[in-house]
Amino acid sequence: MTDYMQGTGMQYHVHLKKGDVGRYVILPGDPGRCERIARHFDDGRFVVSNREYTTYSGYLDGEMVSVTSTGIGGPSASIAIEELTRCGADTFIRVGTCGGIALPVESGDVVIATGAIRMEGTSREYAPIEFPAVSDFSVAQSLKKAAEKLGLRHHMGIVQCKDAFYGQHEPEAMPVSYELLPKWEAWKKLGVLASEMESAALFVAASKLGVRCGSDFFVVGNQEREKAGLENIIRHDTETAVLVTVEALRILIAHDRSMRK
Ligand SMILES: O=P(O)(O)O[C@H]1O[C@H](CO)[C@@H](O)[C@H]1O
Ligand SMILES: O=c1cc[nH]c(=O)[nH]1
Repeated sequence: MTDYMQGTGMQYHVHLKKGDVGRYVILPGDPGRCERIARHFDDGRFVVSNREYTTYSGYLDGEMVSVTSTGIGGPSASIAIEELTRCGADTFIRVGTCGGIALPVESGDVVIATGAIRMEGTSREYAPIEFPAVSDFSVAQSLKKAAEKLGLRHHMGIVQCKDAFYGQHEPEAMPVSYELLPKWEAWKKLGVLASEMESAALFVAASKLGVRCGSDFFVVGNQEREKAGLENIIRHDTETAVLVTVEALRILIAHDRSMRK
């Protein structure tokens, strides 16, 4: 591949090189969330920011860890995981926001993905559609243990990924509503928990790269609860999902160390 960075060793989009990031990387969508996430690290420090990619690095239990934002959607998320892997990272947890689909999923809850519906474009450039977008089992298990330890209301299962936020929120206004609406009804019947935008691309890219990736989300609201006449208070503070993510990383770090012995 052409070296766009001309021998500097720096990755083209994230502007990082080997040594800048730890093996474990948290992936929020929003660059504005990186600084707050890095406050959970020991010696957390700003590394670099380019486009939608902002990175901080620090330590958790003596292990170097990082947080890099991915921006919105599969294309930029897949670039982040590709370039971070080239910098030496091999374990990723996406933490973001989602909108509930299943009625028991309420705003303020945490959703942990076991797999993702590939209704987006990026993962199709990685693998045929028959290939599943699944979370790494050890990452998903660590997220579950972390949510239990913190005593937080959580759900574990499938999330739906799409490329158009407004295709989820205003499907009837879309010229392809004939496609969007029946599929949404199918997701409901299949018990899909929530909708977000990056996990499918990240999980499939992680399979291609041979790295571990999982994801968890803070539920902002649930449009289906509103339609069913149930309470749906919109919430924006993502801190609980961040706490679950940081605790899951500690669990993974301890597990990986015990496996090395
Ligand atoms: O909060 P983040 O991580 O950005 O995640 C969700 O929020 C964005 C849409 O509002 C999409 O990126 C979606 O996946
Ligand atoms: O409803 C929502 C909320 C966050 N992110 C999404 O993709 N959808």
